[in-house]
Amino acid sequence: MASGTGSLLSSLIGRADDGAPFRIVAVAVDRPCRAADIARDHDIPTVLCRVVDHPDRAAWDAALTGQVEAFEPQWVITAGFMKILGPVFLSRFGGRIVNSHPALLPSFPGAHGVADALAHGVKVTGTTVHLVDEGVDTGPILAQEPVAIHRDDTEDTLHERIKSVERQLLADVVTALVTKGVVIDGRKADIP
Ligand SMILES: Nc1nc2c(c(=O)[nH]1)N[C@@H](CN(C=O)c1ccc(C(=O)N[C@@H](CCC(=O)O)C(=O)O)cc1)CN2
Ligand SMILES: NCC(=O)N[C@@H]1O[C@H](COP(=O)([O-])[O-])[C@@H](O)[C@H]1O
Repeated sequence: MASGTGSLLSSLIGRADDGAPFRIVAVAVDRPCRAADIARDHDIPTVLCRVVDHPDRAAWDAALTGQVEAFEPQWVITAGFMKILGPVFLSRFGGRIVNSHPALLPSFPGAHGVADALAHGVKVTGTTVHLVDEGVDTGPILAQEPVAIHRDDTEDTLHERIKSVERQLLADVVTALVTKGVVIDGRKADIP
């Protein structure tokens, strides 16, 4: 699932094309975006499910769930998907939704993790891959990598450096998940 420029999606497509043990069955977006164009360029089915096209958020949640479950995914990856998934989606796919966040959670959750880390003045940030739950970036953490912040960093330069790490880490975690699964013990999640 995506909302933006699709570089994380491209990394997953590349890994799959290189023989990784997973296939991208569809891409769902909440807005017209480059990620949807990338999916179409690779003949991957895409669905557009915009909040504004539904009477309320609950209706969008139900519609998105129906559109995604039609593809019967074993895992759902939110790769720059900028909407909070609702209770219907979570009940349908809970435990099988993986998100990549551009900060070292629990620090700087939400839609602006890169800007928030930069504004706070931390010297190190990074990326987190985690399971998605009903909270905002509160699900069990699967993997993290640090990224140093440079004195002259802007949000864009820092975010691009984080993305370069994310693109590899997310693909590595997805590969491990589809082959080994995950063991969850409370807040702890481990890939055996
Ligand atoms: N139930 C959950 N859904 C999602 C999670 C999650 O942890 N739990 N992670 C997000 C991805 N994400 C951070 O990694 C994130 C994306 C967007 C937002 C947010 O506040 N979105 C607003 C709208 C913002 C916009 O449209 O530009 C909203 O949903 O109203 C917070 C965190 C994926 N889904
Ligand atoms: N909180 C969610 C969030 O900020 N997600 C971030 O959006 C970017 C998508 O990049 P892309 O569109 O180039 O794949 C990624 O950095 C991802 O961590």
